[in-house]
Amino acid sequence: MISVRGLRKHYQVHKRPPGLKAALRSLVHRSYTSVKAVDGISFDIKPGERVGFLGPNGAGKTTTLKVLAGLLHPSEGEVHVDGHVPRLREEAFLKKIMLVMGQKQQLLWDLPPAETFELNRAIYDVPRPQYKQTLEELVSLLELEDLITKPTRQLSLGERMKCELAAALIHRPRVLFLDEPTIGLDVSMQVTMRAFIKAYNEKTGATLILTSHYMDDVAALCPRVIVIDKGQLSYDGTLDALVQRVRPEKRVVLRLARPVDAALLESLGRVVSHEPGSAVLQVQQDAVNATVGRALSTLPVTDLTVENAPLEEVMSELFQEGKARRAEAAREAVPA
Ligand SMILES: Nc1ncnc2c1ncn2[C@@H]1O[C@H](COP(=O)(O)OP(=O)(O)OP(=O)(O)O)[C@@H](O)[C@H]1O
Repeated sequence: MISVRGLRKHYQVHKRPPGLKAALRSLVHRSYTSVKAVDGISFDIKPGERVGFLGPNGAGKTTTLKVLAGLLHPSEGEVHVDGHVPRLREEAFLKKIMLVMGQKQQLLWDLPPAETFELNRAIYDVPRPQYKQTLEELVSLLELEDLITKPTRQLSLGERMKCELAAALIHRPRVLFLDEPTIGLDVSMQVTMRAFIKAYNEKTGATLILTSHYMDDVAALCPRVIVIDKGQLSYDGTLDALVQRVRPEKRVVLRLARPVDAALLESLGRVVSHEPGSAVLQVQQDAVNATVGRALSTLPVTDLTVENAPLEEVMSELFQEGKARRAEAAREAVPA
């Protein structure tokens, strides 16, 4: 469905020197520097997949999504989305895709969302009966009944995001690019959006690429993740395998009926946290059973769960690894 080969996107940025004199001179003699936002990435995505596109700030995620949606021309490389070259922006391509950006809105500010839906119906030439059916489904699933006739400017952020998503789906895109779709939403609205996005994918078989800094979005939606860092691919595989690679240790989470001695906990594993009524131990995977057995027999355990390390920690460790590798490469590049 999506194929990306050796994609590079370099931005030419005007270098603005400090100081008034230098700034004035730069109006005549402009100098440019190149920002390597995406620097040679390749991947394939099959129809119906849900893929998380992750990376630290400035990694190149939005740039890649914009290239895939045909909003930016690649500097180099080949990109295909369902047989189309996105930069050509053919009508058939535009009818198949949608890019939803949590930070930007497509709803018309002074009009109710219903008017934007109608406008999108006309733009995408959606047959009336299909439009009516899709709209009814969206209104019911996202609980939009009372919202779509209010002017957009009167909606809360969460209400607006639900309507944004509905507007994006009026033409039932086969490929959905979601750039931080839950940004700024409260926890319950995040859960609603995730459930809805997953249901849309399962019902329609649409392909989905999602960027988010909320790891709960990724854990709930994306069996596969692609990680980019400084414009380069640093991981492509299942989320489970990534966790296994970066943090193979498990966490034994204990609820305790009464306070216990720190030394007792330390004899069972590395103590990640310890409070009067609870404790978290980190242990090697092959030691989990033994640790659980000893915890149950030596501690006043009321509840016990075994978990992976939090995804935020896994990602942060992966990004730190990348940083350290780049620093090492830079040191080696400096002649002695
Ligand atoms: N229009 C532009 N002109 C110049 N540089 C740009 C432009 N857009 C993005 N960049 C730069 O390209 C790099 C990648 O930006 P991009 O927005 O793709 O990152 P991102 O991974 O989406 O980051 P974030 O998680 O912060 O949204 C950054 O260094 C950014 O400053």
